[in-house]
Amino acid sequence: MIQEQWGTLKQDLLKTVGQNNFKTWIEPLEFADLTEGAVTFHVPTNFFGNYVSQNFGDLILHKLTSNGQRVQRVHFKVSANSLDRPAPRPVAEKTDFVSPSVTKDSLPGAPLDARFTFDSFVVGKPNELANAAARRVAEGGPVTFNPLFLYGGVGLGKTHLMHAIAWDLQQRRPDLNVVYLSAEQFMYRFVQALRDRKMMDFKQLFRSVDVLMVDDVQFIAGKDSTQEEFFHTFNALVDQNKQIIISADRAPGEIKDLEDRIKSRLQCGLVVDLHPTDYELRLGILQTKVEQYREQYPGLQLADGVLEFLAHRISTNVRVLEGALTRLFAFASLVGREITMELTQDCLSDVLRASERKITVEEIQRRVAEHYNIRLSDMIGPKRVRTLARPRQVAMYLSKQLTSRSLPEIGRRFGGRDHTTVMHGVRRIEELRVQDGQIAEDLELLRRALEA
Ligand SMILES: Nc1ncnc2c1ncn2[C@@H]1O[C@H](COP(=O)(O)OP(=O)(O)OP(=O)(O)O)[C@@H](O)[C@H]1O
Repeated sequence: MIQEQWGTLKQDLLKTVGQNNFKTWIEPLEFADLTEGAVTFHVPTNFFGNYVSQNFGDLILHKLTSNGQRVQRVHFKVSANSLDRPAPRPVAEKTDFVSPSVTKDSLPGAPLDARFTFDSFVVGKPNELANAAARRVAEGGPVTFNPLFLYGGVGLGKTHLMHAIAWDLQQRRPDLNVVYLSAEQFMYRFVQALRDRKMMDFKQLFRSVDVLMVDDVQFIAGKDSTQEEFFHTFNALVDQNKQIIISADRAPGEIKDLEDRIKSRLQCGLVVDLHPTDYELRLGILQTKVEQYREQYPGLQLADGVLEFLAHRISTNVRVLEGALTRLFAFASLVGREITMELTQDCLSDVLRASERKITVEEIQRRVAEHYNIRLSDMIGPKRVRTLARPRQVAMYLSKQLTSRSLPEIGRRFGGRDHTTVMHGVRRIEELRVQDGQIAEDLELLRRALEA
């Protein structure tokens, strides 16, 4: 090709992707070369390349082939000289997120992380509601719930989702002023405005925002004047029907030292929590990350079972999970070895130790009692009817499997039973596990729930 044809094709793409997408993503592409069925375009940044590849790669390929080009792959490469050039404003990596109508310095937004998009957010049961709510807001349609309040423990994806909303809105509604910042930055801005006697400017600025996202709002608890100002900003925006998205580490009602009127305001919209990750979600996240690492470390071998092992053993937050995988890949590539189970255990021994969750016999008894719908007192009591004895044996078996307690110790926790009784119970369940599908399923369910 195709240099000349690329010009014509671009015009064709304009019709398909629309003016905004075209200006932002297609126009800056520079045709570099076409060899062996692979066409390469130069792009200003890696992020830009990834974005175009994910969102328009197939379309470009389709347009090229339907125009008679023998192309099977499309590559996007950062050209050496584009490093000197500033990337187009709206797509610059880690850019401040501002609308073209407001100058960069005037809006109070914080930088967005280019990796935090909906595409890279893995959805599972624990976060599906939060993800759906975030996507709804990102559509930029009429405000249906205000605010959207996302909460959950450390590293479960609150910031990721907020950035994803911002990136999406930027694409869909470039006309909107979208501002993302942490509650700490809000306070900093506020204190600065007070100090410089620019409160009017501060108020005006925040009231000119169309979508306001405030991360980690628990930070302003106990900080009276910041709370007060936040409350006014919040009300002013809600009154104008502007969308607000808030995150915190706990539900509004549980944030200590937050004024009641703010708590109740925060509860007015949709409150959604991100639950702790479960095994399937952790495995999904690891698999997605591995795909990315494969590009960074081509040729690195990963043994079967390693990801499953990590998903089982690291049950804390996703940040820890990601950190573990990064370390593992970096280490394996350094020593030039396959990532085996042994290497994983060596390399991550500290992380694995730290996240070892101690399951207690009492926890097992409680879960099992709930599962079979019997009273906890009956689980440890003397009655020997089958409806109680079987769950009791299941709980004994799980206690042996999942804790480091000895048989006599387990016996003591089951109402002072002898260790031979525990041994008998464990053996019985081992047999039933093979013969009885229902018991096998119960055990698997319970184990997962306990290890989650
Ligand atoms: N479902 C997910 N899919 C992919 N990556 C995820 C997911 N959840 C979290 N992460 C990743 O985990 C890391 C931590 O997420 P994030 O910073 O959004 O957590 P957070 O809930 O805001 O935590 P904190 O309370 O510490 O602010 C990020 O790198 C993020 O990309």
